[in-house]
Amino acid sequence: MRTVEEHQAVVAALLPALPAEEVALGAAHNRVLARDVTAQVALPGFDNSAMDGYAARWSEITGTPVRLPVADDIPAGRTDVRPLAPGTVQRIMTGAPLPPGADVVVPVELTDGRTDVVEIRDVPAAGSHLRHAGEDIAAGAVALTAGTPLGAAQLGLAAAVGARSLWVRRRPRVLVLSTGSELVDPGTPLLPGQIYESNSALLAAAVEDAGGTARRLHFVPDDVDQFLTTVRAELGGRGDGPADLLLTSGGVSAGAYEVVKDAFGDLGTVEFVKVAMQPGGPQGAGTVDGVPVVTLPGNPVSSFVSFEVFVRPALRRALGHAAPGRLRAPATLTAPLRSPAGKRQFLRGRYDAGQVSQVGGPGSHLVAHLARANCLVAVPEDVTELPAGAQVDVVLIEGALQ
Ligand SMILES: Nc1nc2c(c(=O)[nH]1)N[C@H]1C(S)=C(S)[C@@H](COP(=O)(O)OP(=O)(O)OC[C@H]3O[C@@H](n4cnc5c(N)ncnc54)[C@H](O)[C@@H]3O)O[C@H]1N2
Ligand code: MOO
Repeated sequence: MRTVEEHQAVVAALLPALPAEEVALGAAHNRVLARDVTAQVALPGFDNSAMDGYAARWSEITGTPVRLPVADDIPAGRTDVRPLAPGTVQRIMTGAPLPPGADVVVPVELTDGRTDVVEIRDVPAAGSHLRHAGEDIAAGAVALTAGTPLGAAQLGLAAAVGARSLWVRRRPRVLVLSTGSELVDPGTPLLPGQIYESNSALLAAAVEDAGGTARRLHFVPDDVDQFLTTVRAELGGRGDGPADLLLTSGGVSAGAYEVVKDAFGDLGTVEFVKVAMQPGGPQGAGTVDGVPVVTLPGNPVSSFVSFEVFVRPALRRALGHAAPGRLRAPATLTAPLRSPAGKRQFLRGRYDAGQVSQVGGPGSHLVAHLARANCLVAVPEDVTELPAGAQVDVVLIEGALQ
């Protein structure tokens, strides 16, 4: 039996780093930076005011109240600011360049607000309300390093330092194919013994969450020829280049109609193994016509957990994420739990403020319970029971954390 780490390494090895492409800033949201971004300008770019008020010399305003002529008016964006003449102030707005010679800004609230001669009624501390050139980042410094996920703050910084476009990793193109003769499209009436197909919705969303693009192929019954025909017709892509990964679900365990195992087993390029974990024991990985393939078990919770443990980190590593794993946290169990010997168990849990409660039992068909969970509770292979109050390691599913 393979360990979790061994199978993680096998899956990761299937997915090489994705090529980089240059995209407009707006298209880079939620992508992963492929090249460092160097600041073209310092931030702030020049000494400027943090308040609407008056730029002054601190030594000239200490004996309040004091009345000084307002020599100039400096809105933000003014490009011809003149030095501050002795014995004068200049009215200045937030973000406007500080006139040379000024060493304090008096907020308008501490004055009478006039524009010819202003009365300053209170003195702020020396040096107050100034923003200094380069205090946030220096020109020429690395603003964002390759591997950084590009969220709102990172895109804001990229624009602030002058970037119009960014080098990011191409999104992996992932095909998702479910198998099973019992499966029916949601919305269609069910006959006895049939169920609604749900894994492709689950896996496509998980792929998108991980940073990839997913194409759901219409699911196929447990028929080897139909399965292989569907797979081979799709692996080459639809004009956008070949898929980076094919994900299948179902048909990999020990039964009589294991379509994925039967079809790919004969090719000799996909290896089917048991991994020492629950759920997600039966796994397969390899290539078909040169395209990486990962075959996930069909139970919905098994598909989800297998994706989380094997596929998501591999996709994110290929995307260049500096930290491809989920956030993990130590948590205290609210109730005792049991776990099978020799297997790493990933129970579904709800984490809140350092405590975690199990959601539902260990059964890998419990998709309603999965949907209420916000974390996976990882129980090591050598642990068979834990009392309430024990410390466990939880894997936080960010999108579900609320
Ligand atoms: N004799 C044994 N039986 C089983 C073993 C075993 O080792 N020996 N392993 C069990 C484990 S663990 C798992 S997990 C499953 C994996 O089975 P398959 O990958 O072959 O999946 P299926 O048999 O096709 O389906 C399992 C289960 O999940 C439902 N399913 C499948 N696909 C979908 C889908 N797209 N949407 C919704 N639900 C789906 C399917 O109806 C079954 O209920 O095998 C155990 N058995
Ligand atoms: O290991 Mo299966 O993947 O539990 O139900």
